Amino acid sequence: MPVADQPPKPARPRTGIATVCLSGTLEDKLAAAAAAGFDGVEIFDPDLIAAPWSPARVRQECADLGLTIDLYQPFRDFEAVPPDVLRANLRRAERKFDVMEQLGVTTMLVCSSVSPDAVDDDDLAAEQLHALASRAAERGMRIAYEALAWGRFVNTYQHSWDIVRRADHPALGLCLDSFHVLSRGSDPAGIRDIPGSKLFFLQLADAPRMDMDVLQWSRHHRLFPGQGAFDLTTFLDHVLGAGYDGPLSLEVFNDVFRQADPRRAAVDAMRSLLALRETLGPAGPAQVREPELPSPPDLAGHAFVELTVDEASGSQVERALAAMGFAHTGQHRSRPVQLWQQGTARILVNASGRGGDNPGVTEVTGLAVESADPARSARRAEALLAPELPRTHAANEADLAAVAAPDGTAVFFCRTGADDPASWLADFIAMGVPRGAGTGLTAVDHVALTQPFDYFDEAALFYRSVLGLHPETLTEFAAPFGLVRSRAVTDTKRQVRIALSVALLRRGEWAPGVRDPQHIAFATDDAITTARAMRALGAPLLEISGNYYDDLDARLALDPDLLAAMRECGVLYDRDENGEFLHFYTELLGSRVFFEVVQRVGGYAGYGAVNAPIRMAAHRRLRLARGAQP
Ligand SMILES: O=C(O)c1ccc(O)c(O)c1
Ligand SMILES: [Mg+2]
Repeated sequence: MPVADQPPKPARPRTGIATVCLSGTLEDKLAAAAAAGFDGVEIFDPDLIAAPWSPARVRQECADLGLTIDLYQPFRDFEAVPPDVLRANLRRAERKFDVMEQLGVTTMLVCSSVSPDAVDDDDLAAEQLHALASRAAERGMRIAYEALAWGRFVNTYQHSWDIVRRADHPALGLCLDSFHVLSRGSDPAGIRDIPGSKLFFLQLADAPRMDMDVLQWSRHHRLFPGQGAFDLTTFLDHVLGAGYDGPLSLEVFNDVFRQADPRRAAVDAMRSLLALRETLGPAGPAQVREPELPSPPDLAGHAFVELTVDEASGSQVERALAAMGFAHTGQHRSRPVQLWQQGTARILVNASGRGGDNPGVTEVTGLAVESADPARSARRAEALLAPELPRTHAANEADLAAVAAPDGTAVFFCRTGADDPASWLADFIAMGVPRGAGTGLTAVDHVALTQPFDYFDEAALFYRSVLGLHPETLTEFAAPFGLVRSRAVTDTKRQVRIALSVALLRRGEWAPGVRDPQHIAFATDDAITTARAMRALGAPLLEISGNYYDDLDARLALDPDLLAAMRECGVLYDRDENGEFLHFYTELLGSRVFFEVVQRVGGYAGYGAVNAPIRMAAHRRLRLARGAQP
């Protein structure tokens, strides 16, 4: 078919990022945005002022990087002022138009005034914005007016639209910023009634729900879409539904991102936009509906978890697994890796760890999920910019696709037992040992990974988007060595669960807790019976303080026999409106890993977070008893 006859390929909305999102100087920011694949940038005025490059040079550098400059921002405190202030403001604007001319950018963001000079007069604001837009139009430019959530008189999108409508100038339109709209609880549905041609620019930001001053919230806690609590899918649906056809541009002020490696933050940002575009429902315009990401295949549980140990910790881990009723069923054909199994719970013990001066390393280094289509899972991961790990398999071994999560954990996509390249079990030579009766463990319930402080939000979005999981509620609790935040992600059938946690503040010097602990939780149908069986086999179970059981009794008045059994076995308890949770832990095995056993009764879907401080205190007591330094 001749090219001219082909239906036009619908253009996807372009992607953009404000330079203020990223750490470094303008040079670092632009390089990072381009490397992550953004189409354009918003140049933040202070970033340009501090840059050694002239605006013309910035324009050239952007062009060389393949980036367009979509917005110059912000121009502050312009409207509704006395005549002398207006004169000064117009002069200031003309000088910025000079800069924009050299940059080759045509849209300037004017945010609503916070100035003590401003008065509460919409007609005056409209008249002065009209004057500004006329000056802009003379230079082939336009003004996008944004209501800051803390604007002195104008702080809702409805109010900014009302003024723009009154001003009635073709070079004056709106900039919508999801943070300002959603932080104030405004209903974004009204955006649909604004003509798309008047929506000059769109800035996207998420944020955690917080009850605090909106300016502080905005300047310190914004997040990339999907990392917070805002419903950006609905918001964006309304904006696109109104006919907006400009870029989807991220504007995120965040204390952690401001000091993170900008290349890494830009990839995180791009992943958030790709994942957001995927969530747009069939109501969205046709060009957005076309799938750009391979859909996430169904997951059927954890295939295996890989633990890396060294010479000092290896035998400790093996003894613990044996005493927990696991059987050492396989040995890898070419690598120093053992397979331990009970039910469908499979642990690979990889002896290639190197403790160096600190022997006793234990670390969760791999996480494998059962995917209905491992190849598609890998393609999706790649499309979401997950770093692919080199495949180091021998010719007769499974060719497992793997990507690296932000904390370095390898994520594998498998089809265990299938006649498929993604079946990995055949890589293990059967040990020929009879599988014992076990202790009642049926599967891996969840894997809990403490994240490095700087990567928590990135990791949650990574696991969620790459694996197609859903975020569960965010919990925070006071632990002995600081506040801990925890968020789990899971599939709709709750067969794959990954619990991520992080210290709420970067750890200080007084840091006696285990550094970034990790644990693997196994499921049982009867925690008490399993605990007794493990005890009998000599498993290193964690003892829990008697105070805990006195408090449980006081709070919940549990059946005395059950309480006595829990006290005897070190089993902890939680319940909610859906069901009950009984769980217990092992001691720490090596540097940072321990095991947990959980029994879910009814529809309990949590992780017993209320009991985490008890567990941490018990681990600490044990380490002190063994002579660890504080
Ligand atoms: O925090 C601010 O001042 C600020 C500036 C420009 C914006 O677009 C914005 O949303 C906030
Ligand atoms: Mg904004």
